[in-house]
Amino acid sequence: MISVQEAIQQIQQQTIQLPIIEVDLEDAIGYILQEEIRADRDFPPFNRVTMDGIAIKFSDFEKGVRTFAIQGIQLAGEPQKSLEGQQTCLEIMTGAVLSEGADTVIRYEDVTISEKEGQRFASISSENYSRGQNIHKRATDRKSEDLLVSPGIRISPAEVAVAASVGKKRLQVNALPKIAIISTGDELVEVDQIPLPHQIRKSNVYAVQAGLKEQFGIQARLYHLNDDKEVLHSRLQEILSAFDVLILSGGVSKGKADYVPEILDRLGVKKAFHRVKQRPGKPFWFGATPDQKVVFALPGNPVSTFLNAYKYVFPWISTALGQQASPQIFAQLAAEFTFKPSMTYFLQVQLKYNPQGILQAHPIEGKGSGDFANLLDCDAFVELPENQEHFRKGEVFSVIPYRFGFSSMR
Ligand SMILES: Nc1nc2c(c(=O)[nH]1)N[C@H]1C(S)=C(S)[C@@H](COP(=O)(O)OP(=O)(O)OC[C@H]3O[C@@H](n4cnc5c(N)ncnc54)[C@H](O)[C@@H]3O)O[C@H]1N2
Ligand code: MOO
Ligand SMILES: [Mg+2]
Repeated sequence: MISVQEAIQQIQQQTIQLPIIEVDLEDAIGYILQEEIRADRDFPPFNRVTMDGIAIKFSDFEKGVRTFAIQGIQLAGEPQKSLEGQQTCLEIMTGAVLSEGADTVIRYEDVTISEKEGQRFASISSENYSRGQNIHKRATDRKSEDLLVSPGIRISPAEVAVAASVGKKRLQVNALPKIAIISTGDELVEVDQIPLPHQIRKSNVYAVQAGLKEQFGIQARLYHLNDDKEVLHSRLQEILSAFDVLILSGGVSKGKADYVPEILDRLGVKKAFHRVKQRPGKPFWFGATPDQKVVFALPGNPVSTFLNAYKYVFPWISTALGQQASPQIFAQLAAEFTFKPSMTYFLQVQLKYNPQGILQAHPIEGKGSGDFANLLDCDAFVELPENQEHFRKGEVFSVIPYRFGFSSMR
């Protein structure tokens, strides 16, 4: 039996070739960017007016001028105009290019407009102005050619906005792996069926499928196989040939119908390890074929499948997609906890910020790895190391969040 650390290492060593493809900007959300996005012009590309009002020369104001002859209007979307003469101004709008010769914008709220003999004038009311106010100066955010987004970043709405502004209609990203999620077990029935007293509806595989969709935008296919060696052999052979990654649930422990490891072996999937020193999820089996088909065979108990998906499968997919490693999240244990066996314990917790802004993990242990309803009361697992038995209140441990809001932190 290997440790959690060794299991992570062996999994992360497993590579897979995913081609780089181009996606339309409108479809790019959630993909991992595989090119640099650079500024094609300065940000902002011109001295951009930030308030509707009048553009003046500040030197006029310094000389005591308070009333300016209005020379015209500079709208957003019009080529730059020029402010001519002394004691003059242009009415100017948010988003317009600051007129040549002007250096300061005074908002309409501080201006009174009057008219005399066909000439319009703008008088300013307050004296609290400064040179350059209400102007977003060219190149103060980013400079032309600056690197804006590096490869390996997951594309969020912010990256989409920036890509659009630099004219990237299409983006290079990693193709998503083709993933099959396979439930095994004679006791399982479909979601839309009424189970007999000895049956249950399958739930694990839907959770894993939803996690893949939420985290990577991957739409995995679901399969179900009964506990029958020949069926498992022939169907898994077909599925292996059609997919890059297989995620199985169930059939990996010591039971009389736990055939999965044996069948995978017969199919030429080379075992990297079977069983990890952890609870839940100990009977986890992992391996790959010589042609890099990767197989995660997760223990069937629902919390085991769930934990193993978040702890091992999703981080591996993230690496396979070339995603930059996200920072580890830590939380303080909000109550003491004891776990004696010499294995890593993934404690279920509710995450809350205390009034000091510290993330705290409140243990809600549940009734073992079959108690998947307990996942509803929690947000995360806290990883308690194997070489420790007593975990004090206030000690800090790494957490594996699965709730929206925590899970999508980078
Ligand atoms: N003698 C031993 N027995 C068991 C051991 C052990 O070390 N020695 N390990 C236990 C642990 S830990 C786990 S976890 C389970 C793992 O079992 P399997 O991977 O073989 O899974 P199954 O036997 O097929 O099912 C276990 C349990 O989970 C339910 N299940 C399975 N698939 C689904 C699904 N898709 N949706 C919902 N629920 C599912 C299944 O009905 C069983 O109740 O083995 C222990 N036994
Ligand atoms: O993973 Mo098992 O379900 O540790 O209990
Ligand atoms: Mg079993």
